[in-house]
Amino acid sequence: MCIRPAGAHRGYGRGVLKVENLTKVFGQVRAVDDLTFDVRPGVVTGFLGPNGAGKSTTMRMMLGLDRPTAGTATIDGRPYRELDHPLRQVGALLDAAWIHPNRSARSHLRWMAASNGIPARRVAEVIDLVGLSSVAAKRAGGFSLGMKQRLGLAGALLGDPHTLLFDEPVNGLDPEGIVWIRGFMRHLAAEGRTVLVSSHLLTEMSLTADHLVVIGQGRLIADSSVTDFTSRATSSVRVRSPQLPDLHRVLAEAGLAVVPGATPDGRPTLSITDVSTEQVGDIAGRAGIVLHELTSTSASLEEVFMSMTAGAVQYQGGGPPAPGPVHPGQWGQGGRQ
Ligand SMILES: Nc1ncnc2c1ncn2[C@@H]1O[C@H](COP(=O)(O)OP(=O)(O)OP(=O)(O)O)[C@@H](O)[C@H]1O
Repeated sequence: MCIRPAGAHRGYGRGVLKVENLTKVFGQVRAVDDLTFDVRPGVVTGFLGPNGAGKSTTMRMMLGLDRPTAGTATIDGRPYRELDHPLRQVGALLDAAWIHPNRSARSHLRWMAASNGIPARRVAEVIDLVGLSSVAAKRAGGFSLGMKQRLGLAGALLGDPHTLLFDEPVNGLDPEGIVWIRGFMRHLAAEGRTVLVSSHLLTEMSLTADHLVVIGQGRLIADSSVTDFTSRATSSVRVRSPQLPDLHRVLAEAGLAVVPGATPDGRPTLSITDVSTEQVGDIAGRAGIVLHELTSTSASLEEVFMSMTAGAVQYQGGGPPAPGPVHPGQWGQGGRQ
């Protein structure tokens, strides 16, 4: 699969996406809070965070659709609004639903191409690339979500951009569509393009991305390779206690990231990553807390993610997290589910 148009050879080494102290405030909500990170060409970077963490707002600012309250988002050193040929530099798949329902896939793309000075022959190329040739003349209104995603992707690729942004591209796709889009994004990155893809699903990102930028409540939580991030999943301790809230408090006061959970039969537990059973036992012993279980386990990726995000809540609140079950959707400020 070659995603470049025939005969074209572009310098895909360009396309460094730079976010510096980026902040967006909506009324009382700090949707994006002093974010700084780079997205490099040649790899798929996953932009991960629970619902409401600020991923879409960050991407909208990268694309000049929202104005930052502070800070900058630049592509090759320039904000999106100052790019000479935005569609040739940046392609985005934000919301597949905006396509005009009565237009065919082909006429939709022709219209996009014409209004951006892109030759009409490129339309057939991108239709072919995303596998829509057999339905190119059909009304887009009758397309399944997967087909709309493909059409959105074709639009993002029209200008053969070196930088691509995808906001939750696998949402609502069937398993076949997910595998296809995952492979497609990896291929785009392998061509040297800069690919940023957002998701609230850690498992999905661990299968798609090489690098992860993790945010919670608009703040940066981690900026690391997927391998480093997932290797944290090896050391975790699970505890049960009749004094669980007290135990949660003393562990959090010791600076540990604590995630409430439950055993398969429903008994409440705490999971603590990056710690030994000895450390947890000592802390509990010093506080006079009775333990009913102290087990070394492999934390799931979701637990690592949750413990990191729980840390962001702790940092924001200036104290230990309140004991009690925490679910990813609760971490966002007024986050949507
Ligand atoms: N236009 C807006 N006006 C007010 N608040 C907003 C606006 N856009 C986003 N927010 C709020 O900003 C926060 C971040 O939202 P954002 O959509 O960026 O998060 P997200 O990580 O993309 O989550 P999701 O996956 O649910 O879209 C949320 O609390 C959201 O309610």
